[in-house]
Amino acid sequence: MLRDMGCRYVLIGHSERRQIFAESDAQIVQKIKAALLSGLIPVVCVGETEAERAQGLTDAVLRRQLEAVLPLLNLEASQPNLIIAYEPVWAIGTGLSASPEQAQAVHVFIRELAAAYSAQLARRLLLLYGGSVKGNNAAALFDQADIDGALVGGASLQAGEFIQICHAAESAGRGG
Ligand SMILES: O=C(CO)COP(=O)(O)O
Repeated sequence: MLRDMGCRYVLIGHSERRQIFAESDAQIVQKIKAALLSGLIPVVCVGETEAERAQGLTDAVLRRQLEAVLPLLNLEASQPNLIIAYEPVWAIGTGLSASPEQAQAVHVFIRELAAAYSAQLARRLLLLYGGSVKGNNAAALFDQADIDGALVGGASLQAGEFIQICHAAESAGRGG
């Protein structure tokens, strides 16, 4: 259905689905497989809650979420067949973005996890940051070497904000 409507990408594993609908890693894997079979590019969302970060569990949570997903990388292909979006749950819709350094540190961790499957795919894997990205913080986020783009929620509904984010992405040579 999504393909028929002209969609190319599909969000899978958004924290709202994981939390409100209790979607498990196993269900997320099934959805990713279905999307890939339909020719859609999955944008797989991962991220820790505020409590998990406070308990020092960020890496463990991300490792669990990603170890379910990364085996689905197509190791035969030269380009990754999926995109990962790091969305710390505490930053989504709160106005409190992760700092560029916090986000960069997690993105490096994600890339390292992916490198265990394929160094080449890990280098080419698009890693988006999501969580209160705005016109005034996008440029600093895109300055980080491993932040390849943004998953924008609320700010995408405000034309001026969204244009600023697009300009920041363009200046940083990111796809957006
Ligand atoms: O969850 C998000 C996008 O899926 C992020 O939303 P906000 O940019 O409003 O924090």
